[in-house]
Amino acid sequence: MKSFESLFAELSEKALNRPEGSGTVAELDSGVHGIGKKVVEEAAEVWMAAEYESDEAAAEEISQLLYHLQVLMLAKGLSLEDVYKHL
Ligand SMILES: N=c1c2ncn([C@@H]3O[C@H](COP(=O)(O)OP(=O)(O)OP(=O)(O)O)[C@@H](O)[C@H]3O)c2ncn1[C@@H]1O[C@H](COP(=O)(O)O)[C@@H](O)[C@H]1O
Repeated sequence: MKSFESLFAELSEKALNRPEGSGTVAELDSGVHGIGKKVVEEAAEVWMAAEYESDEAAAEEISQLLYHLQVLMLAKGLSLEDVYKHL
């Protein structure tokens, strides 16, 4: 099972090597503006799922929000430590 850290390592490698067919590479190419829109969209889906859907659906939406936040971190050049120091 992936963790936040292992997903970030995987996405960092994708950003570096840009494999063909990677959704992460395509999303990175949409820039901070495009990624930001995905973050907002997923955040809304998290809210709706948490309020009206199953726990499983909410957990899935939360995982997608975490993914898009990580893509935004990569687009900005932010490390895990940059974020963790504020926790
Ligand atoms: N964890 C994720 C992940 N979570 C969400 N997503 C993307 O976010 C989208 C969210 O799904 P939704 O159904 O909410 O969105 P949608 O509006 O239907 O989708 P779009 O039309 O916007 O693509 C998915 O379609 C994926 O494109 C993810 N894409 C990739 N990963 C993981 O990231 C890693 C690298 O993936 P690639 O870069 O594609 O190889 C792999 O381990 C993947 O499992």
